Amino acid sequence: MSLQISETVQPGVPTGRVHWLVAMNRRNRSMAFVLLWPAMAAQMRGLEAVGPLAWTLLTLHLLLLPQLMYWRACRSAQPRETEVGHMLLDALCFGLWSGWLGHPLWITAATSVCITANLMAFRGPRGALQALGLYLAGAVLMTFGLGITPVLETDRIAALLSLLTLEVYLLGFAYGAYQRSMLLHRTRGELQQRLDQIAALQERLTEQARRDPLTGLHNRHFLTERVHELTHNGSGAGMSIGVMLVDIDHFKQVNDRHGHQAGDRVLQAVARLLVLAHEEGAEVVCRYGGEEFLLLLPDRGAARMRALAERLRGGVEALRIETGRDASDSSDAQIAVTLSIGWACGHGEPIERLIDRADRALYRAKQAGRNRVESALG
Ligand SMILES: Nc1nc2c(ncn2[C@@H]2O[C@H](COP(=O)(O)OP(=O)(O)OP(=O)(O)O)[C@@H](O)[C@H]2O)c(=O)[nH]1
Repeated sequence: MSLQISETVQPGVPTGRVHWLVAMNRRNRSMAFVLLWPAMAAQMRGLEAVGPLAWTLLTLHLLLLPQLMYWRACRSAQPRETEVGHMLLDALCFGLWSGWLGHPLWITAATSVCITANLMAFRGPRGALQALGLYLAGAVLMTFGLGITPVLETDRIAALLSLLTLEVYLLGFAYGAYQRSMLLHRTRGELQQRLDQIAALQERLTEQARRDPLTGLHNRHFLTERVHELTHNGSGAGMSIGVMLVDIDHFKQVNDRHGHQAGDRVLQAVARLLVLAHEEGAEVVCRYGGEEFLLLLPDRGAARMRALAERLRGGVEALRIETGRDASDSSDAQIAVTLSIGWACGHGEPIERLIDRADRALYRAKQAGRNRVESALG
């Protein structure tokens, strides 16, 4: 899906694609100028001062110039700017014609309205004023330069065709605006779809960055974020928090004996069990290190902390984890592991300090023979 939003191109590098403004002006000019030719010809018929030069110029201007302008704009590295230049040239030329023909009202009105409206649409009031200025300059130049007396009257056929030209031009112009707004509407829809996709992807990536890929638990990065939130945005202010550090005993031996993949299975099985602590209101259950996990819980008293730690320890002790190896050797088919847990809790105490105390409690649990729970209380 490609969105074409930019209208500018590198200078000197034609894109090969016709700019929408160029295409629209060509269509409008081709239709309107073809109608203007007989309108102006009808007006010129009655003028004595008009000779072959005027007929030739009229034909070249109305029938050939639009095609030359299109050809030039298509080859321009800045087609929009080139086309705006062409519109300003239109203004000057029709001003000259108006002056030459003696300012016939209908022709003057039709051409000046088309020219100024077009520039107003693409350059705003500044463009409209420029167009009007050039139109007037052309008209005044002809009137005073050639000493032409303004007649104002318009031949009836010329008036009718001028009106038709105005109508055709404005309808073509409005149709171009309609096509543009439809395109914009579609583009906005596609853009919104893209933005939604990017937002969803960003959310997925953020979530991935917070997860340990092996166990699916949150990782240490997430813990740091959560601790920062609790500490700095006040949501944890005055809160009693409990920290539990959980370590698998003799995990190196599991790897050595059963292989690294079996070790991974053990980590996953322990993680599945620890995640149940969310039901006890745990804020964070994360993989803290290799075979070490950390739980951040609201402190609901030492008795409940200890009970939860014991439940987790007992739960893991009861697990029989499939190694995924050949089941014929029953000693290798399943693994049983134990946990050592150290926990600490405190009211308004920095979480980093609680982690430190839980770590020391965990060390004591290891020292005391493993497969046990120790608290920082002693
Ligand atoms: N399979 C597997 N092993 C890991 C992973 N991360 C760390 N380990 C291993 O975990 C083991 C940790 O060993 P130690 O720090 O000596 O701890 P331990 O053997 O559990 O001994 P204690 O903690 O004192 O009971 C090392 O052998 C690491 O290679 C992992 O993602 N997968």
